[in-house]
Amino acid sequence: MFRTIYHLRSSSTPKFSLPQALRLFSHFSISLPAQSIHLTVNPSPPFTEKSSFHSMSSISSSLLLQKHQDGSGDEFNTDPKSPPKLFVVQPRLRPDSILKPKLEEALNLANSLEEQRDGFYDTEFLDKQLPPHLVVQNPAARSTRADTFFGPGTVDNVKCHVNALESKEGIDAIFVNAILTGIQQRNLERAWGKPVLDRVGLIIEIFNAHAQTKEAKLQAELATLMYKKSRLVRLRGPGGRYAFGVAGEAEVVSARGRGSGGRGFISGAGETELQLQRRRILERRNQLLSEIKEVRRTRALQRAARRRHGGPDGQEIPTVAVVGYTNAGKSTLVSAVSDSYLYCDDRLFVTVDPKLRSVILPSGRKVLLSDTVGFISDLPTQLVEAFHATLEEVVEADLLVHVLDSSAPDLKEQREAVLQVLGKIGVSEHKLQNMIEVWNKIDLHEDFVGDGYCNEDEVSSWSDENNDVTSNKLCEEDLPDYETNENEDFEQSGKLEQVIDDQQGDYSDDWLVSGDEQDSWVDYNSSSVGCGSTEVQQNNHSKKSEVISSETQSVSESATATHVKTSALTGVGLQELLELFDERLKPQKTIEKNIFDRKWRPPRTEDSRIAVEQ
Ligand SMILES: Nc1nc2c(ncn2[C@@H]2O[C@H](COP(=O)(O)OP(=O)(O)OP(=O)(O)O)[C@@H](O)[C@H]2O)c(=O)[nH]1
Ligand SMILES: [Mg+2]
Repeated sequence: MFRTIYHLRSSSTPKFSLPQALRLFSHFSISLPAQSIHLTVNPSPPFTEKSSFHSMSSISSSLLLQKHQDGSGDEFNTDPKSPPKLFVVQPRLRPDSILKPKLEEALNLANSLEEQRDGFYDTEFLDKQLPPHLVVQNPAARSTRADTFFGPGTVDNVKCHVNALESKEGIDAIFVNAILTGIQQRNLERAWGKPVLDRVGLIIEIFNAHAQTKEAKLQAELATLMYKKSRLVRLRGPGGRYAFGVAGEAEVVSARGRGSGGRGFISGAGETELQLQRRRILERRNQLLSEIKEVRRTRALQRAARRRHGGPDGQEIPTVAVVGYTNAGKSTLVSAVSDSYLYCDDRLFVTVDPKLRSVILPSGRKVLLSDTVGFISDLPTQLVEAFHATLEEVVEADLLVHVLDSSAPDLKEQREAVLQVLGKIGVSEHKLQNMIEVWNKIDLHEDFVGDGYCNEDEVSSWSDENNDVTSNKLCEEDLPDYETNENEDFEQSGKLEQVIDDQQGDYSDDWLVSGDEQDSWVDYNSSSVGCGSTEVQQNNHSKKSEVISSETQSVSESATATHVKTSALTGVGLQELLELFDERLKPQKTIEKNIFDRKWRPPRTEDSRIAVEQ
């Protein structure tokens, strides 16, 4: 059923009567004292469409009000059969070897936004057509437009492509693979006439869509709320009035004025809309936090029970947490070694709900493997904080296993991103040093022989083979060759960009895709080879057969952690991995027992200490 979605904005026409306005507000679950409202509502054509995906309403600023404050009342169709169609806008990165994996990741993220039905996704990920996309000028950090992120030329050009796409098959939203401020998001939505998701927003949406258990759902909602809260902006609308909300879509002026209410029994009366929105978000946040606290308590009790009498003779069962970049093969690995089934897929963030599987090690000892949520570069802090309860399993684990996708072109970055998150969540230095690295997917290496894995020299040589990226160029050779200012740009651009264009002055007319390229882009359904998404799709899907990344060498050189090379799909290296678990867990257990079981004794003298050591 199509429902008209009203886009509230600070425009002056048409004006709704007070009763109409109040009815609308009650529809949005926002209660305001009648005499305090002056509301203008403008049903805006671009936002009167039905989106095919409900949860976008929770993030996209223009659509926020369609979702009730308590998280209920989704306006959109939740049919997993029609996941949202996103148009991907990728700010350009240089060189290609950095741009290519970032774009591939962006396209995979866009395609991963899909809900499950009966525990499965409706479409095969590899059968999915890659979303239409465009590589655009990356605004130099120094001159990044505070208001729209991109320059006006880029904004106009994206709009042209959006219009072209719209007439072809329609799109639901635009995904900008960068971190936008609330104001930038709002302005881009107005300019493009479509909901805009930034990187953080899309990742949070994917978490919401993939969460299955109560715990994961609570945490994903908490992340959404924290994200929303960071997007609340106060804006001066036309005529100097204050606008409210995430994007200032509706203008409400309190009769009591700002700061006059919100206390005691009249709490709420006279609050500005911004205060009201904040208060509602905070109320829901507190409620979620208390529910999550309960989840944490239960988890802690379960952990303690496992420790106390998990084993056959009442010995504790150690836990091994499997961590890594999303899509590295964690779930496949846990399934393979535990001889059980965990959902594995090429989508990103398939695992959002942590799972435990027991494994018998070669020594006969039982351990629990914890498959947990994957990480990503620029992981939103809102997510890390919200998923505290889940990530606690990682912090508390006896041993960490870091699974790396050795075929990833940006392997080094992925490795660093994971180490960063581990540090952020409070994993001890000792555990990081004791961590085992698993270089997974070695079967994708062309030297892979099937019954074994390559030696160290071979791993180093992977890099040279893969240095030639010309076959996968993203048609940017015609693009203007701007000078770069690596360090500054990297620091200031949300760390998404390692090397970005440093074009000073007006970049508004620079369109990163040449005329020919634009043609092939618009015709993204055609099989023409060029800069279009067809080519990227081929690249992406043939990624598995490509040679191993140029980053492998640097990882192998810099890796201090003990590593095992595995193919979770073929089973290579898994026995060695289990033997390593045995080796790592034995001494650790002894040490911990000595520490915790030690009874208090009076301080020893120097002589007695020597005697004990002897
Ligand atoms: N060729 C090859 N593919 C693998 C291997 N291990 C996993 N895969 C594939 O990689 C994709 C991702 O695997 P998952 O196990 O879902 O990865 P994950 O790390 O759990 O990913 P998330 O839960 O989404 O973070 C799947 O399509 C797997 O079939 C491997 O050793 N070799
Ligand atoms: Mg997984």
